[in-house]
Amino acid sequence: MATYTLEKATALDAYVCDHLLPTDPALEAALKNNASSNLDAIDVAANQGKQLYLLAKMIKAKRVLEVGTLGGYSAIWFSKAVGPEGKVITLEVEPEHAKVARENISNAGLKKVVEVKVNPALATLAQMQKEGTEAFDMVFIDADKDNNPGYFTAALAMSHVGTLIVVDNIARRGRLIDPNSTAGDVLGTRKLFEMMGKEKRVEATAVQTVGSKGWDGYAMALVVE
Ligand SMILES: C[S@@+](CC[C@H](N)C(=O)[O-])C[C@H]1O[C@@H](n2cnc3c(N)ncnc32)[C@H](O)[C@@H]1O
Repeated sequence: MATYTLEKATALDAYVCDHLLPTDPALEAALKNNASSNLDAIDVAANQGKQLYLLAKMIKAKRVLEVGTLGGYSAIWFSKAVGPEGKVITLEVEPEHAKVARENISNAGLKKVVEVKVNPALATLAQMQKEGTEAFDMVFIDADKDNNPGYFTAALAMSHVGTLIVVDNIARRGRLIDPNSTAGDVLGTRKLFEMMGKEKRVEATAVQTVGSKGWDGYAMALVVE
């Protein structure tokens, strides 16, 4: 059997994209602007962006909450799913990332659909709950992994039956199950799994992936009560 290498996985991702992802000027312009603004290329891969878009479409999401904006690449995918009458609220701590994201969102003509809120996400989430923000149909958690438990709790609090919660980067390149790890991202993600496993209001699973972004994976939870 062929052995996995990042090079081969990247080539396979390119094959998938060539066949299944038509060119999208807004998304390509966003990635270009991210690179020229020196943002790390830690946005979701294009085929994962399409998967998130499809998931949002499947559940007919009209309101999406994202934790972790970077340059707005995944937020633009979500905006395509919710349509011009929908809403994507995305949370970012770094003003420079938010600035680039707003440029990309504006260039894509999506200023009415996507709102970027700048502050540590836990604080923004607490504020949104205090304000009684309307529930979201889908939540995508993709920020600092140490805070995954707090993000999951807030996501649940702003959910309704049928809300889909997706948490990115759960495999930590296998470190998730390293018994010697005391790293905050690993502990935060393990705590998330404990919470998801015990939480009666959700049905959840996780899938590990390989691809252009290496050994990765995501968890997903459907709110059922
Ligand atoms: C993996 S990137 C997000 C990628 C984006 N979802 C995409 O696919 O285009 C993670 C982002 O989370 C932001 N972040 C990290 N800690 C945060 C916090 N405490 N609150 C809000 N954002 C945070 C980082 O600055 C970074 O821009």
